[in-house]
Amino acid sequence: MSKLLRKPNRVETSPGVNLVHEVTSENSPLEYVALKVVDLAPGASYRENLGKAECCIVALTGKINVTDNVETFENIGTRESVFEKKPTDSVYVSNDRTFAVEAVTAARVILCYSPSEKQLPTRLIKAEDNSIEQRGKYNNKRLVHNILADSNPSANSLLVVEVFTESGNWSSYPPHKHDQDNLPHESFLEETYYHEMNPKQGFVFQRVYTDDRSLDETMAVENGDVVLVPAGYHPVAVPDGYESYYLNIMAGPTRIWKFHNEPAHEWILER
Ligand SMILES: O=C(O)C[C@@H](O)[C@H](O)C(=O)CO
Repeated sequence: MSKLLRKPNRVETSPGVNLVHEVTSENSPLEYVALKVVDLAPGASYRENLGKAECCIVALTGKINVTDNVETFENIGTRESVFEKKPTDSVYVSNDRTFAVEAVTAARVILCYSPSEKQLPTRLIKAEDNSIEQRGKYNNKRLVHNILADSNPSANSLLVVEVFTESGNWSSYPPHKHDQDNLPHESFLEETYYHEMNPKQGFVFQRVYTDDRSLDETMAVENGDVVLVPAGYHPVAVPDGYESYYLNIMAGPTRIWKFHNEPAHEWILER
């Protein structure tokens, strides 16, 4: 199996708390992006001391309470399934803070991390604060919810976005990359994809490849899988009959999403 494809692996870490994914700088090629996917039974709590990392806690599904021991945000989260296609609530917590997430209903949360030194205020990012974009034409149409875009100064490094791609469509397409620290032309951002499909037995294809093809992996991605993008282009293709959802986390030395389209396929944007 590709080193870039991670399958869900549920581990009960305390009563009612299941760690489904854990991507760290120790177990992955990524330096700037880390993540956890955590399932919580109603009433169960997950607590963490962040150290030198910032964290965006996304209430993927279900309702949760989140506290950083100073502020508490109650009953946040807006949906039972990501395929309701409504934005959700998230909480940004800065480095050197402790947070706790308690499930009000059965919940799945995604914890998005990046190394961080400079403390920023804790922030509730409400569903209605997400900017919503319809991107693309023809079979390249997709719906985007920006949770933490580069225009939102709440974080030091983290960028977080949700993308819905209809049956038969392509997204993160035409292929683009952001693996050179060469502003204003391109920024260096690592990226992760947490994928879901509707219905659940669906799959998508994702290719991750560099110009020189020293990295060139094409993966069959299933519901709940995570794909790592340390570098390169990273398009997603969705088969007929299935809808795709993914949550992207990006981070790098500069908090700007400046991507470079693969020139051979850029004509697709001109149609
Ligand atoms: O527009 C899309 O299809 C989503 C992608 O831009 C995705 O968020 C990504 O690849 C970011 O680099």
